[in-house]
Amino acid sequence: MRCCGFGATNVVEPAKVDWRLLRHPVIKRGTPFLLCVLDGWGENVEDDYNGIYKAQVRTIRALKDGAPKRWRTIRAHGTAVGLPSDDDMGNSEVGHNAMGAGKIIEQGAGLVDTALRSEKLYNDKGFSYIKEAWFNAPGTQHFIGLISDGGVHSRYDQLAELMKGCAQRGCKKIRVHGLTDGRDCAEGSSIKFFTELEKDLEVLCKQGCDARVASGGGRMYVTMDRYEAARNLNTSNCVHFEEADWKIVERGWQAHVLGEAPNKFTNSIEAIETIRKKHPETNDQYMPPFVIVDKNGAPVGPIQDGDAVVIFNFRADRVVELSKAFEYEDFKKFDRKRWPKVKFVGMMQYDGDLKLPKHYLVSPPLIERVSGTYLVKNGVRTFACSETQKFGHVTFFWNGNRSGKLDHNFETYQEIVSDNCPFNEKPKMKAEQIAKVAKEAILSGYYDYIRVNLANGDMVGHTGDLGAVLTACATVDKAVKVMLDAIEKVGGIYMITADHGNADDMAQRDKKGKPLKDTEGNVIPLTSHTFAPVPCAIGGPGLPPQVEFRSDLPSAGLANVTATYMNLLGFEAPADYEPTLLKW
Ligand SMILES: O=C(O)[C@@H](CO)OP(=O)(O)O
Ligand SMILES: [Mn+2]
Ligand SMILES: [Mn+2]
Repeated sequence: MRCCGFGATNVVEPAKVDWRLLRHPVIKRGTPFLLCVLDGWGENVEDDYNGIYKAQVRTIRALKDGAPKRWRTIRAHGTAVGLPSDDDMGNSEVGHNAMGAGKIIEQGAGLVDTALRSEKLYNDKGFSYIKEAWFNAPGTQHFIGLISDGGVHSRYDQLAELMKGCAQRGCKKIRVHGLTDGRDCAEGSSIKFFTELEKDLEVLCKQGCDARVASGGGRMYVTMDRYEAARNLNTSNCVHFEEADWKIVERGWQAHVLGEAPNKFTNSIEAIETIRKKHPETNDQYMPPFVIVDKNGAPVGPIQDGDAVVIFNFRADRVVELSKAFEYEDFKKFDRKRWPKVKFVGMMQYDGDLKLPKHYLVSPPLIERVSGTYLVKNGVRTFACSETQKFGHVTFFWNGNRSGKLDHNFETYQEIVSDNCPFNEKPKMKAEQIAKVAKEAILSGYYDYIRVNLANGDMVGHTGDLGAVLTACATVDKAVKVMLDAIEKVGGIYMITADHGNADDMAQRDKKGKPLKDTEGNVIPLTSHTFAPVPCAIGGPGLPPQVEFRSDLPSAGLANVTATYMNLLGFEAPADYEPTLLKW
């Protein structure tokens, strides 16, 4: 079976690594250890719009109140997780990368910034490849991706810079296929971003480059599906992804490539405004696809043989499927109708194992010597589990963007298949099932290290539905209790932490922190991640009583978690990892 995944891997470890880990002086190796990541669970101001606080999560709350020296917060955004600045909120990719790797790695956003600033991007192979297309008709340069300043999957300023760079280097025709966001930025902000885009395109037109928006749609409904659902991986050495909601990608293909969508308009602002007015039930995340047409009703930018196509998202998970549709000759996920022969590149290589795409503009981050490799090489038996939406987080992202297992003899990966619906409709998601299999793994006595992610705080948080978030958080709390009870039973150790905030603030706010209200007086929901630090709690009967958090690392971040859990597993961490949070 072939290994497949979503993200750039292809990491060659340095030749001479001493993989042996020294034993920890006081924490015993072989004590069952639970590491539970609460996705989208920040420590934030306790008010009516903090879904975690409002949900009264008793078990998780008791970790803080019951053992203050074994509870602290850690930074989960900005430079602490390898993002360009502290104005960047955290996200799953960078958070899980940091926790798995024990180091702060410069991430995609920053690598693209540097490549643009230094102009290295324009001198590299990927750029030369697309440039070849421009000088023979039709030679259109297409850009597909998320239009916002979110900085999680993409950043509009990078696209603007890149389009300018193309025009300066001879590109005469640009078409943008833009996805509306509302998940990494305010719901309804698509108008603002597309207005900026249309203005920038106008400037390019004045400079002699025919530049227009050609199609679009909402990121959760058009193009940006993620994580083809994995089947059970116990017997294989691969994370094997088979099924996803390919309908989402197909809608994107029809709009971007074929120039077909039920909604046709003459510019993107008209498109977004009309769709939002006609379909008040829709929003930026779920906007139906649209195509821009000329005065004869013909699409202005279908993708043709001989064109060049750039996906300008730097984050991999939600563009792997579209990349496959462009790159694979043998492709059966949906009927492409037409498969144009184009020069196709990603902003980065999204999957290093699959070499997908073959051509890319910027090399992805190199994440080597991750904790998981050390641990399997020291005989640690690992069980990793989450539901589809976060399964790649505790495997692929955790392992430094490697899609296969690190060592099939020492690892079991189990995916619980997620529901396929907006998660405020089923806010319990699969937390109970994850807790159940984690409990079994703990009680089995076979595993040293049980690693899970509970998705609810994040996935339900993104819907902006505070009522559903309360159920989501209460469900997470119960699931944590089930796992902690199991740890208690076997005399184990636990660490509960999170990757970034989300459910901890469900209201957009003014500069003073006061919730913003719409014209009808309703609080405007916040659908994005927050900048809050995240909690980190340790404990369990197996933890020697003198072990607690040290106080000399007040601004520690997610990368410090790694040395900490390596200690809790009974080992000293590699010397160059970010320091442990523990004292003993
Ligand atoms: O849904 C996603 O793609 C991101 C937000 O854009 O969330 P997370 O980083 O938690 O996966
Ligand atoms: Mn997350
Ligand atoms: Mn999220």
